[in-house]
Parts: sequence; C-alpha cells; structure tokens
Amino acid sequence: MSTLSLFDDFPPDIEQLRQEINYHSYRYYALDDPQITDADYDRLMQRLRELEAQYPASITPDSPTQRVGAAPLSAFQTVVHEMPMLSLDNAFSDEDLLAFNQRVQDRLKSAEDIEYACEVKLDGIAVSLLYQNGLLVRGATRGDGTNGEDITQNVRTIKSIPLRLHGEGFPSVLEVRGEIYMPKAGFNALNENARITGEKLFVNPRNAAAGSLRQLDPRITANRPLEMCAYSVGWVDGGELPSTHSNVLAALKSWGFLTNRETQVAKNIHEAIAFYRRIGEKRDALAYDIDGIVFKVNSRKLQDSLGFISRAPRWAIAYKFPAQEESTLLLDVEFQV
Ligand SMILES: CC(C)(C)c1nc(N2CCN(c3ncccn3)CC2)c2cc(C(N)=O)c(N)nc2n1
Repeated sequence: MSTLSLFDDFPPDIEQLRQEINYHSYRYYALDDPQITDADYDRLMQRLRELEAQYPASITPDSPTQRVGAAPLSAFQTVVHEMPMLSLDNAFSDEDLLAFNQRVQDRLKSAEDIEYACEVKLDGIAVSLLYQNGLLVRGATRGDGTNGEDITQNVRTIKSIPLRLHGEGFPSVLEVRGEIYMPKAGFNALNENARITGEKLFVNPRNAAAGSLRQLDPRITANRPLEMCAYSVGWVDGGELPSTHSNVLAALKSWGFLTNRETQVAKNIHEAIAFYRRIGEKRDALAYDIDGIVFKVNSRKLQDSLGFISRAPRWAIAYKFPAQEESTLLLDVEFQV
C-alpha cells in the first residue's frame, strides 16, 4: 500500500498508520529486511505525531510515538521473576565440551547424537520482557536471577523491543528473555562524542549498555544505541511453544523480536565444535562483542528431562573465548589528555 493513500482519507485512520509503522519496524528489526527507506519511515512517524497531536484520545500505549514518554524515576522497583533466570556453566576447552556432551548422553541413558542449538553469547545485560495479550507490560534486569530491577520505561525506548507482538499464535502470557547490548559502532560513536563533550568514557560496550539501562531518566536511555536479541522464553501461560529451541527462536522472530543471525543447529557435538571455531575466526569482524558460544540441547523435551543443577541447566553450557585484551587505545588517549 502506498503511503499517499493515508493522506487522502478523512478522518485519517490513525490505527492503520500505527499498524503500518509497526509493520515496517518488524521488517527492519526482526527480519533485517526493510521495505521502505529510513526517510520514508521518519515521514510516517512525523505524520503519526501530527495526527496524535490533533486527536490525543487516539493515543495507545503501544503507539511507536510512546517509546520515550515517562518522567524520570526516583528509584528502580524490584521485580521478583516468576521463573528464576538461570545461570550458565562454562566450558574452556573442547574436552570440557565433550565432557558436557557425555554427561548429557549419560543422563539421558542414550548413545544417540545430541542435537544442539548454537548461539553467539552476546556480551551485554540479560533482561526479561513480560507480554500480556501481546502488549509489553514489564521489563526487568536479570539481577541475581530471582530479584531484578524494573526497567520497563527504559526498555520501551529500545526500538528492537516490540511494544506489541507482531503476527499471531503467541501465548496470552509470554516472558521473553534476551540480551540488551550495544553494537561496537554505537559504542565507538558514543565514546567519540563523550571525548568531545568531556563526558565519562565507557571501557567497553557491555559497561556502556549497563550504564545506559541504569538511567533513571528514560530520555537518556532513548539516546543510547542499544539493541535487544531474544534467546529464550521463561514464563508462558495460555499457549504452547514449539518442541525445539531453534523453533522457539523462529517463533520469537515471527512475533517481532530480533534473534541473532549466526544461530545454527548442530547435529552433534562435533558440529558444535566446528561452529565454535567458525565464529571464533570471525569474532573481531562481528558488529557486537561476544564472549563465547552458548550450546543448548535443541529438544525441549530432553531439556525438561535433564533439568538443571542448582541454577545452571544441565542442558546448556557456554564455551568461552579467551578474554580479549582491553583496548589500549583508551589508555593511550587518557595519558595524552
Ligand atoms: C536460557 C539459558 C539459561 C540457557 C541462557 N542463559 C543465558 N544467560 C544466563 C547466564 N547469565 C548471567 N548473567 C549475569 C550473571 C550470571 N549469569 C546471562 C544470560 C544466555 C545468554 C545468552 C547471551 N548472552 O547471548 C544466550 N544467547 N543464551 C543464554 N541462554
């Protein structure tokens, strides 16, 4: 549909314009396949702002104009996660990974190859997003896994986080877990600007993301280049999920979430190790910092029978890369200044 049609009808169909804008956001962030230029998108947003100014009663909480609205908080409220956000065991060598796979096979009393979902381990901040009937109602940090901080006003400012789920077939209660991170380019631009304005420099993108989410004023968060990548589902009610983790990620993508494009399914632990090598080789070329690969038993039925030890699942492990030396550039600049 051409955007011109929207300018002819009267009274203008504001809800239709809102849905069109949300659709283009879905294409841009979830599909990474935009249909219109950024300039056209901005024109649609400008039009929506004008119409909502004329018809304030038409404004809805999921309108794309409502991402940056709230007044600064005086403090963050505590959120108790309905389902604890787990932690991850680490592997530091191929032998550790092979031992993990052996433990999984032993516990499942099976010598069959185990299929793994393989995901980059984004170096950001783990968050929980709660949706009720498709609307974002709460955003919270992982915290200690049981208690996190309510950062709803701040997560609403992140454009890759849908305010309303796209498509259909999602459960009435859906808690999506993912990582909020700052891409390297955004981090460098932020620090470049901080150098010019004499503001504090961030040491790395993870700290920059954490600092941006800890702002009590959402207008500051709104100006930070943050993205959110979905990697799991927590609390679900009123609906079924697909039987494999990789299909849960596909469903999350269809509902409007950014999922990481490097994700692959390995038929067995040897293919998983090959994935680790392949990503390790292109790590420096990635647009974001990662500190390893997360391998997850792909079958959710097998995940359930494996369960978890204390708080780390028996069915997942993070294979870390060697720590990267902090960029010496920053230290040089500090001494020069
Ligand atoms: C759902 C499970 C528990 C298997 C899980 N847990 C994760 N994490 C737990 C530990 N986390 C944590 N954070 C702070 C302190 C202790 N643990 C940080 C998130 C994952 C993190 C990433 C990522 N970063 O890209 C990912 N692709 N998949 C994850 N999957």
